This record gives sequence, structure tokens and C-alpha cells, in this order.
Amino acid sequence: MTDRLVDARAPRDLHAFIAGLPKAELHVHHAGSASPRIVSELAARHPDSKVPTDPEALADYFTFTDFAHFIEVYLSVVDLIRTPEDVRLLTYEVARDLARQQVRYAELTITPFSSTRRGIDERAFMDAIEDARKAAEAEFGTVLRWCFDIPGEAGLESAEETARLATDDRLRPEGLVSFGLGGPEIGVPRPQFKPYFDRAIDAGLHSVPHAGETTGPETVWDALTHLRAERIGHGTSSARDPKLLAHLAEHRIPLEVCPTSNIATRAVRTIDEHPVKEFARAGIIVTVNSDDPPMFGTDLNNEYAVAARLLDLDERGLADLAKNAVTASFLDDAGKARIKAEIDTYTTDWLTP
Ligand SMILES: O=C(O)c1cccc(C(=O)CC[C@H]2O[C@@H](n3cnc4c(=O)[nH]cnc43)[C@H](O)[C@@H]2O)c1
Ligand SMILES: [Zn+2]
Repeated sequence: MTDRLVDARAPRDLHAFIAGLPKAELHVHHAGSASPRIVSELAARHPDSKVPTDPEALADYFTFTDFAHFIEVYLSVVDLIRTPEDVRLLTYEVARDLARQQVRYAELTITPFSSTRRGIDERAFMDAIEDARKAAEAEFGTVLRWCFDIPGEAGLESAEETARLATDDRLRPEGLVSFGLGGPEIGVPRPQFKPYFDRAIDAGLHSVPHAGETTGPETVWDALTHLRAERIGHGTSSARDPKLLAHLAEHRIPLEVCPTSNIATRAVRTIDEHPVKEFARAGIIVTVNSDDPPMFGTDLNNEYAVAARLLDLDERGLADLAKNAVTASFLDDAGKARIKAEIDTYTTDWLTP
């Protein structure tokens, strides 16, 4: 995958600044982070898979006609994850890719239902992600936390299973901090998931559903009202509703913006039409994220470069953007202060002649 889907066109120095900037990633999917290297390794273990392993064929395979096509391809990658050892390998290697980009903290969205329904033992699944989390923190210094999401299109059975896995004290992994809702939005109304979010919130988890990615601002309102969302995944269509923009700003509900993803799934027509500028202008806490980076031919560094161009940011603006993600994260106060101090030191050193 050599060509970028979205040309960031940031000056060379800004790319170098971004590459070294300590960052937090709040919206990135587990299976959607499988790089060509990881896909090849998993495909070698399971040669019956239809997912190509050659990087050029994979780039073609990861070209989507619309959101439904994206989910179809996404699930073919999910089909490659068949054993607890596959889960561990994927998680550990994803952490390595994040660490290479100076990501100090990441909340990784995992869909446990997709694994348990494919026959992976639930206990072994939890052990695999936790084992990888601890190894990644010790070896790469990157702190991982989990968001368990309901794959909405799979129905209430998947909601029940996800809520059970997230709230059962005997299963619930130590790294779990939040509860989400992913997959297609069209024909999958948010309010039906209220009881499952209520259970997760009662168990101490934060609410972070996707909303307004492929449907209108009413879905974002539903996520706020019925699912008590503390952050919104994407929230792209919020730009069409000035009252919603004001509400998100006033209540400090951050948006997890994923610019290249929105182009790749055709949720937004062109990058210059992306509403991130409107979000920033409205005073919303904007965070920039990579969603399913290898599938969209991007990574977090490239998303920062795209944001720099769209929002006309210099080094200090980029540092503020990185601090937004830390502020919006579910890290404890000491952890937030540590990463923010690191961002400040890095930026000052960079700008000092
Ligand atoms: O796993 C299954 O068997 C299954 C059955 C029916 C439906 C589904 C899904 O809809 C899974 C969707 C899956 O997509 C993930 N994802 C990744 N990127 C995005 C995104 O940008 N927007 C929404 N969802 C996304 C999500 O985490 C779900 O797990 C699965
Ligand atoms: Zn997503």
C-alpha cells in the first residue's frame, strides 16, 4: 500500500514533527488494524481464507465501493482470527505499530462477539488480549485500554453477549474502560441498545458509540439521549445541525474524527468537504484518529497531517490536537498529566533553535 488515499500535503518538517509527537489514539478497531504483515501471517496460518496476502492485491481488496462493502471486507479479515493465539498476535502487533508512531496510550475497539461466535473460548479470548496488553506496555511503553463494541447489525443477541462479556466480573478484563456500538447505522436504530448501555454504564464503563457516520444528526442525538454517550465515534453529520454542534461544545462531548476513513467508506465525498473545520469552529473538542488504518491506507501520523492541512495547524496547533485526545481519553489524571507534559516538552524542544 504505497499511495495515500488522502494526500496530506503538509510540509516535510511538519511530517517529521508529527512522527515524533507523543500521541493518544481513541478510535481504532482491533481487526481493522491488521497490517499487511499481520494479515499475511494470519493468512499463512489459515490458507483457506480469501483475503489476499500480496500487498498490491491487498490494496485493491481494501478499496471500498460503499460502507456495506467495507463491512463485508472487514468481516473477511475477522474470519482470519480463529484462535486465542491469533488474537494475541494481532493485539501485540497492533501495539507495536502504534508504538512506532509514538502513541503512548490507545483505546482499542474490540468486538468480542465476533470472536466468541466464531468459536473462540471467552476465557481464552480475554486472557489473550490481556496478555498482549501487558507485554506491549512492558516492551513498547504503550498503554492499551479496551472498548468492547456491539456489532449493531448482528442484532440484540450480539448486544446481550457483548454486555455479558463486559460486565461479568469473572470475565471482564482489567483493561476494559468503555462500551461502544459499531457497524452499519442505516436500519440499526440506536435506542434499542439502551438497556445494554445502561448495564455497561452501571458497571462503571464509559459510553462511546459510533453515531452520525453514515446517518444524519438525529442518530447523534439518539446516542446522547438514549446511550448517554460521553464521546461520539465520528459524529460526521453533526455539522448539519447547529443546535447539535452547540450542544456538543457546551457539554464537552468530544468527537472522534477519522478523516481518511470517511473518504474510504464514502461517508464524505472529498476531503475538502470534511466537516472537521466546522467542529473546531463550533468549539467542540476534536480528536483525530485512524479507525481501520491499513484498510484505509493510513495511520495516525497521516491523520494528523491531514488535520494540519484541513485546520491550518502549525506545531503548536498539532500539539493542542494531541492534547485534546489525552483530555478526551479515559486515562487517570496522573496519566493524562504525564503525556501532556511530554507533548509540551517535545514541542518546546522542537521549536527551540
Ligand atoms: O461478527 C459477526 O459475525 C457480525 C455479524 C453481523 C454484523 C457484524 C458487523 O456489523 C460487524 C461490524 C464491525 O465493524 C467494525 N468497524 C470497523 N470500522 C468501523 C467504522 O468505521 N464504523 C462502524 N463500525 C466499524 C465494528 O467494530 C464492528 O465490529 C458482525
Ligand atoms: Zn470506527
